[in-house]
Amino acid sequence: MIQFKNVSKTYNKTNQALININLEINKGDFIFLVGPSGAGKSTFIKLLLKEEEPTEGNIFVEHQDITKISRRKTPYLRRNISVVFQDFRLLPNKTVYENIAFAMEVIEASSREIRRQVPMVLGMVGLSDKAKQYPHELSGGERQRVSIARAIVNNPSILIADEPTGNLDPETAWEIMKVLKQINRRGTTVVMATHAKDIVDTMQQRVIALEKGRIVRDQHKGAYGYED
Ligand SMILES: Nc1ncnc2c1ncn2[C@@H]1O[C@H](COP(=O)(O)OP(=O)(O)OP(=O)(O)O)[C@@H](O)[C@H]1O
Repeated sequence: MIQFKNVSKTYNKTNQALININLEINKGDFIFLVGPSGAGKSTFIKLLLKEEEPTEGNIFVEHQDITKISRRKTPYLRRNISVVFQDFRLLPNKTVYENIAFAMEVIEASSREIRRQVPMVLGMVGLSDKAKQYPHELSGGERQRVSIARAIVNNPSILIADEPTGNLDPETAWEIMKVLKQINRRGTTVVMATHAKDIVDTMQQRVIALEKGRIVRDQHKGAYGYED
C-alpha cells in the first residue's frame, strides 16, 4: 500500500533529513514512527503528503508512484491519504459540522453525500451533540476528534497523524488513541509520528524508529525504545 524505494531527502544541498529509506507499509497496518527530534519523522510525513519531493528514490501509494504525479493532481492523492496534526488546524469561524463538511466540499462531494457522511463521522468520534459548536467552545480532546472526523470523512485508505496527542493531557490522549485504533480496525492504515512513550509501549503495534535520517529499527509489536 505504501512503499519507499531508496528514498533520500536532502534540504539545501547539505542537510540530509532522510537517507536511503526502504520500507513497506501494508494495508491495515498501525505504525508508530518514533525517533529523537530531528530524526526525519516530519520529513517522512511531508514526502507521503507530497508537501516535499524526495531528492532521490520513489514513493508508491496504492501502486502509484506519487513522485510522478503532477502538483495539479495532488488533491486526488488527498482522497487516499489524510492527515491530523498536533495543533488541530480547524477553521475558527466555521462550526464543527461546517469544518467537516468543508473537507467534502473541496473534493466536490454532493450536498446529499455531505448530509449523510458528516453526521456519520461525528458519531464515530463521539461528538454528535457538538455539531453546532465553534472550535473555541471545545476542549483540546474534542478539537482533535473534530480534526480526526474531518480527516476520515472522505474515506481515505491511509490516515497520517503527526503527534496527534502532543497537546493533550494523558487521559485525553488515550481517548484519541482509542478513536484512532477504532478507525484502524475498520481497515484504514494509520501512520502516527509520536514522542508518547507510554502510548507506544502499551499499544504494541509496529514501531519504525528513525535516527539521523535512517531506519534503525522496524519492529512488530515494538516499544518506544527511548527515555523521553
Ligand atoms: N524545510 C527545511 N529546510 C531545511 N532543513 C530542514 C527542513 N525541514 C527539516 N529540516 C531538517 O531535516 C532534519 C529532519 O527534520 P524533521 O523535521 O524531519 O525531524 P523530526 O524527526 O520530525 O523532528 P521532531 O521530532 O523534532 O519533529 C533536521 O535536521 C531538520 O533541521
